[in-house]
Amino acid sequence: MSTTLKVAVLGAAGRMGATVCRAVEGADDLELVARLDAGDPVDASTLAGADVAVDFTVPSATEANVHAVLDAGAHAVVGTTGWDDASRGRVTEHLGRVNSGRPDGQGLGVLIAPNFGLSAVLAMTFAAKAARYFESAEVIELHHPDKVDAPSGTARHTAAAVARARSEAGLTAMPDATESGVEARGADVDGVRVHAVRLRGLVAHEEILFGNVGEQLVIRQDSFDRVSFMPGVLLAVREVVSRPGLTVGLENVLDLS
Ligand SMILES: NC(=O)C1=CN([C@@H]2O[C@H](COP(=O)(O)OP(=O)(O)OC[C@H]3O[C@@H](n4cnc5c(N)ncnc54)[C@H](O)[C@@H]3O)[C@@H](O)[C@H]2O)C=CC1
Ligand SMILES: O=C(O)C1=N[C@H](C(=O)O)C[C@H](O)C1
Repeated sequence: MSTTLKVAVLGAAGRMGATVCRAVEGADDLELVARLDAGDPVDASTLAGADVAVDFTVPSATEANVHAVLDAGAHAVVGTTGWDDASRGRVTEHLGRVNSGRPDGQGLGVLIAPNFGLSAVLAMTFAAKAARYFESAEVIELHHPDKVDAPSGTARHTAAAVARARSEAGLTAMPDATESGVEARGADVDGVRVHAVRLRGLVAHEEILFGNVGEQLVIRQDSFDRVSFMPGVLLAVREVVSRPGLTVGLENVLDLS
């Protein structure tokens, strides 16, 4: 017997939120029950019986939204950027509290993904695999100029994965003789330099550059339209209800082995 999942969208008036509303409305197994945006309270009454709330809001609001969604007894799928170890830790702790009273396997889940696009998830996965073989690695992310945060969540996630793979392989710091103008070398994310471009006409793009003596590898992905994120968002909505606890990254849901 198939069941219909009820979905609420937070940030429903935004670029991503509006696209998610259309995608949910177009899916036979999902029902859009609430569209919330800035100024709307997030509680059991405004979530209107949603099984899953999808958050595409702003970095300054997303964590509070997730706690409110959990307090209302719903699962959460989060695409908003701005998460760090501390905020993820608080959500894990909250999930532990709400799930301790629930039967095994029926706990609430939160799935946070810096990027729901298949090309971006694959680019990050390939970059993590390549990282151990190269002396140098840098990340360039390119976005529309209305984006409020830099570097992008995707670039941070990518750089952290590259740094982790380098460290596990015993690689040390990358060669870099820069003495002056360090500010032109981009942000330092776990020792990996990340450069952010903001340009009218762009949507969301990322390049991961690897270098050795005499060779270079460039991994690039381009999201030309926000509909490209929708298969990943809908997959996350369907998966999160059977994944109690915190999941970070769509790569954990896709079969990438
Ligand atoms: N994970 C992914 O695949 C993707 C993530 N993003 C991220 O999603 C977030 C949203 O991006 P856009 O839609 O482009 O931004 P946007 O600025 O178009 O939309 C944000 C919306 O959130 C609303 N909002 C602000 N505070 C709120 C609150 N407290 N409660 C409810 N709504 C609130 C705003 O009024 C606005 O309508 C950003 O952090 C962006 O980086 C964007 C694209 C893909
Ligand atoms: O703001 C955006 O547009 C995007 N934000 C996410 C990020 O910061 O990584 C995902 C994607 O890059 C689009």
